[in-house]
Amino acid sequence: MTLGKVEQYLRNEIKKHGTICLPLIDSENSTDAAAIARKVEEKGASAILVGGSSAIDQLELAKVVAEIKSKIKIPVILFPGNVTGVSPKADAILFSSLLNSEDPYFITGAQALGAIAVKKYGIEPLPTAYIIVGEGTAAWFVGRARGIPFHKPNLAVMYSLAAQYMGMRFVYLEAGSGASQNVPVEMVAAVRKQYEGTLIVGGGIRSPETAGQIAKAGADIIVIGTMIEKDGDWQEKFSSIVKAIRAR
Ligand SMILES: CC(C)=CCC/C(C)=C/CC/C(C)=C/CC/C(C)=C/COP(=O)(O)OP(=O)(O)O
Ligand SMILES: O=P(O)(O)OC[C@@H](O)CO
Ligand SMILES: [Mg+2]
Repeated sequence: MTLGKVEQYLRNEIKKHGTICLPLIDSENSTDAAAIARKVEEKGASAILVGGSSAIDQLELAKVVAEIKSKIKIPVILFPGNVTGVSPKADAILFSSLLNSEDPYFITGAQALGAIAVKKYGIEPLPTAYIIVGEGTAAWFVGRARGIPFHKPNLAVMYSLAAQYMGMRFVYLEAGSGASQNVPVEMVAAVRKQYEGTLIVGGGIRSPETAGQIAKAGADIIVIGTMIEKDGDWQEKFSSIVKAIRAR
């Protein structure tokens, strides 16, 4: 099997840097997505994620993707919260199944509905197990997740191994955007020990220290969203995060 261009690129970036950072731009919240994208690219982001758990405006999403793509060289990867998160001009999509949802719509339903458009537009699908940790966030609520308790790393290991055996080459451990508690380092380490694919970790990561610890525990990709959306002076901190995860 030959890997797609973006997946191969991500693997090379991870090989080169140890852990890489993918900033998340919410197509619903971002007033100047292209400018933010340019800044994070300059500061060492390897690709840009675009999406949101309540993103339903597909015209707005298409506009944001096009604007970002016109300003940067790194890939734009969709991070859909529903079928409305599929957009023609993106390079790739986290083609994710929310494994610990109680609603089959988020496990296979949205995927079936979105698949033909992904094929038609030629967007590279990245087969991703999306696993929500904890509760109370927008992704948890919208996705009807039965969140993995923070102090139960083995439950995350069970889902990650199942994901691997089902052929998913990415696992995304998600505490949820703006989460007050990030995915615990112990959980990341436990999953890393067993899961052989690319490990993505996100939600509530705001400091170089935390990002560094999660990288050291074995995350291949760290997602940073809220920090670049809300903090006015995020740029220096973002550079420190990239530096901290590369030094793992
Ligand atoms: C593959 C296709 C077509 C769809 C997948 C659909 C799935 C599995 C959705 C999972 C459930 C879900 C709602 C995920 C949300 C993912 C996401 C983009 C989270 C980002 O969080 P924000 O939406 O930015 O949170 P805030 O609203 O708090 O900013
Ligand atoms: O916004 P934050 O808390 O950085 O989370 C990013 C991402 O994991 C959300 O899906
Ligand atoms: Mg958001």
